[in-house]
Amino acid sequence: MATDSWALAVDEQESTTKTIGNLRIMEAGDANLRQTDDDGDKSDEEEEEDRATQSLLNKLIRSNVVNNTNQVEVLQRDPNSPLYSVKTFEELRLKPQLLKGVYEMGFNRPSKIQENALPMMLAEPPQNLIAQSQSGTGKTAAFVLAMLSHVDPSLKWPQCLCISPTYELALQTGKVIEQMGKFYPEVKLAYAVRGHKMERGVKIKEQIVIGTPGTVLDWCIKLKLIDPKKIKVFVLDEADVMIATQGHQDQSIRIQRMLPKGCQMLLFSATFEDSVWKFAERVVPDPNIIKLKREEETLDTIKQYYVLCNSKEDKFNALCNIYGAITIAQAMIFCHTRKTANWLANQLSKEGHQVALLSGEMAVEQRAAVIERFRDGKEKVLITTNVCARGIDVEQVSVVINFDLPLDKDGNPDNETYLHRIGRTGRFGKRGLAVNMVDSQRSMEILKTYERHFNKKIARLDTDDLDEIEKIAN
Ligand SMILES: Nc1ncnc2c1ncn2[C@@H]1O[C@H](COP(=O)(O)OP(=O)(O)OP(=O)(O)O)[C@@H](O)[C@H]1O
Repeated sequence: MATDSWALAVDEQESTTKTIGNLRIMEAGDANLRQTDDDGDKSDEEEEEDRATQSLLNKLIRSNVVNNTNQVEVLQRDPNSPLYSVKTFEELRLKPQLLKGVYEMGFNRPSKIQENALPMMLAEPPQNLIAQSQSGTGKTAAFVLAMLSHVDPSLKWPQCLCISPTYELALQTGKVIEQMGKFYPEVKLAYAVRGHKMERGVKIKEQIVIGTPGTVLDWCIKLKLIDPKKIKVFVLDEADVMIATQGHQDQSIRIQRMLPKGCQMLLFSATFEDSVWKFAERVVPDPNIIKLKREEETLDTIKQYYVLCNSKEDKFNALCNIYGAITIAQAMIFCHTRKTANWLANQLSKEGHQVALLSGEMAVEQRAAVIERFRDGKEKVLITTNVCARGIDVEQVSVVINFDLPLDKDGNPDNETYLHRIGRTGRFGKRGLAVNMVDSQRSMEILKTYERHFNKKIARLDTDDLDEIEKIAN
């Protein structure tokens, strides 16, 4: 393997064995299969959970577009031009074969972000766009539709280029392109990912190329398979994940610089920290900007309690008492370390509970399967460390147990995680119950910090008093 290859930097994340169409791609290892640490005693924050894995997990477990009741914010490059938004796909005057593809995917109407993003992306002359909205709000579907609309199938060279942060994420987007383009078979897709061995100078005929930055650069510069000057639409997906990997930022900018002046630049991100913003502005000149704020989570409908314990055995007994006194349809239990999570899963299984364990050493597909089983109600208790559960919304869970209180990596209170574990957004506005296990002076102090921060009382619960526990369920 050449050491000068741009692709080296992304090897880590692209390494796996996969099949694309009839192409078999052999690779070094599997970034998703995590090594189990010797004692399994790392804290969840110590587990290196990369954003790409989280993002992939979210994609795998998602069944529907995420509803969001917030207003879309639109900042137009030309504030004098009228602001178009559409309520139906028909209004977009899509090619019939694409409209058919959209409906076949079960989309009845554009999602909130699509209402504004699609007219901008499909406008003539092409407009540049930076769009930010949380995962699951329909960004991928939107830019896929834009790419498919802009290609000219009679021209046999790459016209749309989409870069994704990892091999697996590129594959997921590729699937959406294949699904949406199902009735438009003249349009072909190539995957510029590690392992797709190509000979130098053999021009690619596919009109859409999706890949990771390193391989795309190799295909443009070293192997000269793509003529970047012929690209009409450039998409940079998951910008926040992209910049989390060293090297990707530079590679993306290098790709962008090779593109012709009139090329449409589109950038998408689920979050918008300053760093993402700075990067976006370098990649997308004169952008229109669309933002959709995340739905706020609240503790308003949550009854919060704490239980005083001395040890993990004590916590386990308290948990059993709670289970003995009230009917819990489904619960999520958070532990600080994998070791505790494993131990607790064993103990609860011995007591006859149907327990699912979500753990950092599982491959992302395994995790997705566990979450799906839990969602389907096949298991009633999901035990996990924080890292594994980040970003997972399980609507029907009404009871959350903090077997260990959430802490940041320095061992301090982590308000955001506390809120995310037990809070509910408007869309799941159901009532919930949260029980915090407190086992030291320090954890009591942390609990008090949460109480103060959210200005919501966390009441003491005596788990030896069954009558008292029964009352919390009402
Ligand atoms: N207009 C629509 N109507 C119904 N479902 C939709 C619509 N648009 C997208 N979806 C579906 O909603 C889910 C999320 O869409 P999509 O993957 O495009 O979101 P995203 O914002 O790109 O998320 P991520 O950032 O995780 O990639 C997918 O299952 C997709 O098929």
